[in-house]
Amino acid sequence: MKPAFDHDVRIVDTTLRDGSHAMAHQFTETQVRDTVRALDAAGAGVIEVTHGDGLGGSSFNYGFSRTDELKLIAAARDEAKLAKIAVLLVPGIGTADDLRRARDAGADMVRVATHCTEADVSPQHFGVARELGMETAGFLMMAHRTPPENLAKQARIMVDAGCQAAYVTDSAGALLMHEAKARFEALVAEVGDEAWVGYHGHQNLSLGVANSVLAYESGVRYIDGSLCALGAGSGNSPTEVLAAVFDRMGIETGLDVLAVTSAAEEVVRPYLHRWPKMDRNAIVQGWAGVYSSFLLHAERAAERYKVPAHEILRKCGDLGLVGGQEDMIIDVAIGLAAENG
Ligand SMILES: C[C@H](O)CC(=O)C(=O)O
Ligand SMILES: [Mn+2]
Repeated sequence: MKPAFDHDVRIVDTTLRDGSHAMAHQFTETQVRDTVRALDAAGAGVIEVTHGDGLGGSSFNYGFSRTDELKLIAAARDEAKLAKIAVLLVPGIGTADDLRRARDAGADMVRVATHCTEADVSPQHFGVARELGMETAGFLMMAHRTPPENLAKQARIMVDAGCQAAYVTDSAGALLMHEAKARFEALVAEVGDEAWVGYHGHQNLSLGVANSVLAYESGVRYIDGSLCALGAGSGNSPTEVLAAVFDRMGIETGLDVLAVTSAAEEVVRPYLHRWPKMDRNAIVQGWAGVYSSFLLHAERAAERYKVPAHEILRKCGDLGLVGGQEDMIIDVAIGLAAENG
């Protein structure tokens, strides 16, 4: 069943989850409390808080968190008066037990994320989430890698398993507008009677906000954003820009435009050590269709093996690497270093 919400569109803010990638997973409890308080006061309906790679992501492969994510989830729950707290779970990284612990810490919603052709690994987690009384959503990641009809079939698998909102997740920020629209329409046609359709964009080709408008016009009603665009690659569609654009369109998000711009400017911006931007590395990610979360891993490998990060990222695109293959970035860098002599 589709969960009810109070506005025309449900903006899900992922500053404290996708933003974790850009922060190299170093969020402090104070930063999380301050950000949740500001977002909640600005009218945010859903705030996602987890390691960037989801529950259980704190590891050698993905990068260790500075603060235990359960502590951050509990802190977020403590600060949010109205907003729901969401967590992300990638099956194989996070487990059903991680989800139970997140629920105990106060999470209201889980977004189960799989590669766009692997929705069949999600049903168990949707089942556990529904037993725990949580709201659910499903992320079909790297959505540019499969045609719209197939993406819709994958959404069907998730919805049949208990997913209440199936997302076109443009992990690489690679979808051009017509490509995004075709995917929105395919999912709305396939599952729109039973579930909401969502869109999660990255700004690598600067299309996150434009695609969000197209998403709304195509019937999508869950749209993701991050304050200051804080997210992997060149970041996500900025929540404060989404609030202003939808307000100009007469579409209610529940967000107060000035309050959300203040949250971005006065709460998040002071703690950023890097503001996500469309530099060469991020543009190559969008252009070559590379998982946005690879950015910092590629930059670290570039430093270590003295190969340009954009070359590493481009090669990752040529090889068709997907999320979970972060360890391959080192192999790619070593290979390029050998080729370059
Ligand atoms: C685990 C990923 O970071 C999920 C996501 O935000 C994306 O694929 O984009
Ligand atoms: Mn993302």
